[in-house]
Amino acid sequence: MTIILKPEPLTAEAFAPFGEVIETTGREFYQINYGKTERYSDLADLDTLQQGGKPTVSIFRSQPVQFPFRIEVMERHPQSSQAFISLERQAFFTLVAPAGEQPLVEQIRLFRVGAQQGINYRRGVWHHYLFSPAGVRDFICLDRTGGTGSNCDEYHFTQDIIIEGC
Ligand SMILES: NC(=O)N[C@@H](O)C(=O)O
Ligand code: NI
Repeated sequence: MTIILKPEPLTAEAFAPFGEVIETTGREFYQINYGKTERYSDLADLDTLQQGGKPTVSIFRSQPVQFPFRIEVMERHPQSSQAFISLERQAFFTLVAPAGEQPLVEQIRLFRVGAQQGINYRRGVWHHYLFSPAGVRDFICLDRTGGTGSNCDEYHFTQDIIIEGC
């Protein structure tokens, strides 16, 4: 039996069990730079210091996937959060499941991240690796480097789980 995942719109409330939505819509800001800039602060809880780790900024240049796209693996970072923001401000998908020993298929959630949104996975939350829905796309990634211990556990599914398309 094939499991077809249906995307949900991404809201801070719906994503709260998995982390934060990084956006300006509906968020508080304060004026800086002599009134020329609105600063929207503390939009995500960056958790990168476990076991001597430190924060790092990367650019992910992601290749597009072909739809229908089969979900074969999910991963978690037991030692850090991980955030992604589209540099081209294009919509993309995020696939998550609650932290725990393994991702449970019935608990997988697929969200469509809007062009003006980004996401931050809380430490230990299961997610699919980043992919572009169309074209080669660049993303900023904020997560952890250095420190001790491994920081990426994978879980491989046996079921046939697919995303039909954008
Ligand atoms: N492997 C890596 O750095 N990226 C993944 O963790 C991902 O979520 O894309
Ligand atoms: Ni990851």
